[in-house]
Formats: sequence, structure tokens, C-alpha cells
Amino acid sequence: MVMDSSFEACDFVLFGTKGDLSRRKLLPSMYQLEKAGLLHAETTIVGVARQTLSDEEYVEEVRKSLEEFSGETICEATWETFKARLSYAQVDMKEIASYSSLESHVNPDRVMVCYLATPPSIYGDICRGLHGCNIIDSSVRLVLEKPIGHDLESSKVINEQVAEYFGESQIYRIDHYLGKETVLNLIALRFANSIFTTNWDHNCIDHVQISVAESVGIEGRWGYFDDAGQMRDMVQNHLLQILSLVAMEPPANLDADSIRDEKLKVLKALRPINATNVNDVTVRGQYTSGFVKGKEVPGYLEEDDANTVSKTETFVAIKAEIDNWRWAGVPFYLRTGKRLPTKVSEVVIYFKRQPHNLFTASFNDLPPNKLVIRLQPDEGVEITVMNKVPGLTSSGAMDLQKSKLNLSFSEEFSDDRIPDAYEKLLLEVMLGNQALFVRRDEIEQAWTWVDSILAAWRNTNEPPEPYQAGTWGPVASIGLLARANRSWYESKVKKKK
Ligand SMILES: NC(=O)C1=CN([C@@H]2O[C@H](COP(=O)(O)OP(=O)(O)OC[C@H]3O[C@@H](n4cnc5c(N)ncnc54)[C@H](OP(=O)(O)O)[C@@H]3O)[C@@H](O)[C@H]2O)C=CC1
Ligand SMILES: O=C1O[C@H](COP(=O)(O)O)[C@@H](O)[C@H](O)[C@H]1O
Repeated sequence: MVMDSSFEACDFVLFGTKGDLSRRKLLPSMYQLEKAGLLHAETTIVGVARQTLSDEEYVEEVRKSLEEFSGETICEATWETFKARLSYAQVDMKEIASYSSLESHVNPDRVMVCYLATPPSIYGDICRGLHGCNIIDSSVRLVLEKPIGHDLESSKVINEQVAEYFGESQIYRIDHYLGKETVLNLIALRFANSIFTTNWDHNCIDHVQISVAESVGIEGRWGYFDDAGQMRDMVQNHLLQILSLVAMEPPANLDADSIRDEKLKVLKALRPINATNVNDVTVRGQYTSGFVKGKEVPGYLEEDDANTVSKTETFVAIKAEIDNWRWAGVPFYLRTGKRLPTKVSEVVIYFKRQPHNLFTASFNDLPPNKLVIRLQPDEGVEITVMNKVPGLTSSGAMDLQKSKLNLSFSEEFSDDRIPDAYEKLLLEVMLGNQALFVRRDEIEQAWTWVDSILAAWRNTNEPPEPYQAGTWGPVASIGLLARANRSWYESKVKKKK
């Protein structure tokens, strides 16, 4: 494989290497990059945690993580190269003095990537520790996991702590949805195809739906989730990032700041939701017991470690409006929830109806075109069009039928494995490209919009509406669209063969 000149060797330092994210996602993703020949020959991987561990023991642990989470049989040749990169440094991340153990693992003449897969509450300590052992210079890159804060104020505190030691050009804030192939494809779809570029506004589009449905519950993470809720866990980051990519103006180029500037403008144009309109444009739900994929599951308040009075939402639906020239009068309906019937994420663009019906069918029988962008699973793009049914009729009338133009990634690109989002993001950090990472002002703007909704919900003091696990959320979510004679797109999940 020929490496680009920007493909430098680095010391990749993984803080929190024994944690869930590192074991389940980050180490397997680094291994996949190794397998694909996308790690520079001299790149090293330094695992950091507070336990005492020899390098050999660490290598054993990494092997176990790969066996458990890579989803495939380990390729021994790849493993031999990969394991030679690994070493372990013991650091108590709250103790400045203990950071000196890192010094022998990193080379000051090379790029150092510090990935903080730890609770955000210790990001400030880690930055101070790195500074204390004199390891920070302009070539150090810092990767921060979500959530950056719990609201605008706390996110500012974390961002300030980090900004004391790192410039914005060194900071890579992860939103793993930005590493998903199909989310990236939104940019290609919109700006590489003139049929979409010229029809992408209020003149042609009636409304947009963005659904991110999960069939899982809270997976033993009560402590974290009950404090966050679906709004902070999914809307503040993933859904607003998808919305920004769908709605943004064409960036001048694909540079990080050109894209991020345009996304920020969309976030700034979101119409505020507050006590005056929250009941009209939002729905909150919390799942009760039910059946998901034929299996009986407990309600949110019956999950392990649950308290029985929680008002935390596990489902959110919002009618969002973007107050700018392009999107005037075009609602963006957002919907996300846990314990829905299936895991599916999609963006559906509903185009406007034809102004006049030439055909025999009544006006309502001539449905508008729809563009369905399937983010996951069964990744692909589908357009519904009206088509003449071939053949002769005694009346001479033209019979129409709704048909689909369907691009399925698995059929079109059948030889290509779709990489995990983290593989893409880790590669981009090592390449030094910030385009797929979220800038501080974007995060803070997203919090501003979300905080106002959360405050309005708190004000009402009403509990979220119950919905049975295995259904598409509270009935009110259907009402949110029905009031405007619309309905949610019915996801059809293709069964795996
Ligand atoms: N897990 C996931 O799927 C996702 C996680 N995230 C984010 O990623 C980050 C990590 O999450 P996750 O892996 O689940 O969390 P875990 O609790 O599983 O792991 C965190 C790691 O940080 C270590 N740590 C905490 N405090 C210290 C300290 N003072 N000194 C040394 N090590 C310390 C812990 O060490 P020890 O084992 O010794 O306690 C642990 O290994 C969080 O910010 C989370 O919000 C984001 C999206 C998804
Ligand atoms: O960030 C998060 O995302 C996952 C969903 O991610 P996906 O890639 O599986 O769609 C969600 O389950 C989790 O609660 C949230 O923290």
C-alpha cells in the first residue's frame, strides 16, 4: 500500500485502555487498520490505566479483547505485527507525578495522539498531567469522547479545562456517527449529484424525517443513562449532526472548518423550543415492559439498579424548524428511542406533491417522491417514483404504479467490508484531519438548543408518556405528524440472509 506523505508515524496513547469502549471498539478498530495496512510501520500503541501490568500481560489482555469483540478469527500474521506495537504505562490519571511513566513510551520527535477513553470528569486532570510532565507541544493531538458535559455550562467547563493546554486545532471531539460510511455519504449524495443539489430546499421538499431507532434498552448503564436521557445521549450529538449535514449550505471545500462553519450555521438557525411551544412540537416517552423481537423485556423502571420514580426519557420526537432562507416552512421531524421494534437509522426526504394531477388517479393517489437514505442496517439509498404500468388498457388510461430505484450498498459494493465508524475516525486522527470531528462552538450551540427543551420539560413537571417496549413510541409521536396530515416513514428492515 502506498502511504500518503501526510501519513506519519505516531505514538497512539490510549487512556482508559481497560475500559469498555477501548476493549469493544478502539482496540479492535486499530487491529482492523493494521489488517488493512493503514497503520504506519513505526506507529506504536501505548495502553494507559491505573493497574499494575507488565507489557506482556497487557499484550495478553489486548489479544483477549480482540478475540471477544473483533467478531472474527484473529489473523495471526496481522496479530504478530500488531502486538509488536503495544506497550503499557501505569498512570493514576489524577496524580500529576505518575505521568512521568509515559516519558519512556513516547518519542518527542513524533506526533502523539492522546485518546481519552475515560470519564469526561477527568479530562482536565489528564491535560494537567500531560502538561506537568512537559509532554505537550503543538504536534500532540487530543481525542475526546462524548459526552462533553451535561449541559451548556458543564460543557464549557470541560472545554475550558482542555483549552488551557490545547489549541482547538489539536482537539478531536468524537461523534461516532460522523465516522459511519452512510453518514459521510450524505455529503457525497448532496454535493456530487446535481439532481439533489438543485432540488434541496423549501421549493421542492415538503419535510424531512430523521429516525434513529434502537431495539436495545439501556444495557446495564442505568447510572449513566438515567442522568442523561435520550435527549443528551442521542439528540444533542448524533441526531443534530445528521440534521446539520442534511441541511447545511454547500461548504467552499471539504476542509474541516469549511464543513464545520456550515454545520454551525444550521445549529444557530434552529428555532428555539421553550415553554411556549414545547408541548406542541416535542414528545417524550419512557418504555414499559413488552416484547422486542419476540423476547420479553423489562420496563425502564424495572431495569437493574433502577429507581422507580425516574422521569428520564427513553424516547424523543421533535418537530424542528430551521429559520433560514433554504428551509423556511420545511419541518425536520426527529425521532429516537430505546426498545423500539428494531435497530434502524434513516433519513427520509419527502418531496412536494406535483402541482397538478394529469392522470386518472385522484390527487391523493399521486404520492410525492421520497428519498430514503438508509444509514444502518442494510445501508443504501432508495427513491420512490411513479412509473407507468406497461401494457394496454381498454380505456386508454395510463395506469401508474409506485416503484423504487434502490441502491443497496451490500449488493453494489459486495466485495467491500463496511468499516466500523471508529476505524474511520481513528484513521482521520492519525492523518490529522479534523473534518469529521465536532468543533467546540458546534457542541455549545447544540447544547443551547437542547438545554432550552430540557428546561421546558422540567417546567411542565410531567412524566414522560409510557410506551410499550417493542412499539414505535408513545401515540403522541404519531400525532406530531398527523396534525399536519403526515405520518412517520415505516421502516422495512431487510432480514439478513
Ligand atoms: N462504552 C461505550 O460504548 C461508549 C463510551 N463513550 C465514552 O467513552 C468514555 C469511556 O467509556 P467506557 O469505556 O464505557 O468507560 P469505562 O468506565 O468502562 O472505562 C473508563 C476507564 O477509565 C479509567 N479511569 C477512570 N478514572 C481513572 C483514573 N483516575 N486513573 C486511571 N484510569 C482511570 C477506568 O479505569 P478502572 O478500570 O481502573 O476504573 C476505565 O478503564 C466515556 O467518556 C464514555 O462516555 C462514548 C460512547 C460509547
Ligand atoms: O452514543 C451512543 O450511541 C449508541 C448507538 O450507536 P450505534 O452506532 O449503535 O447506532 C447508543 O446505544 C448509546 O446509548 C449512545 O451513548
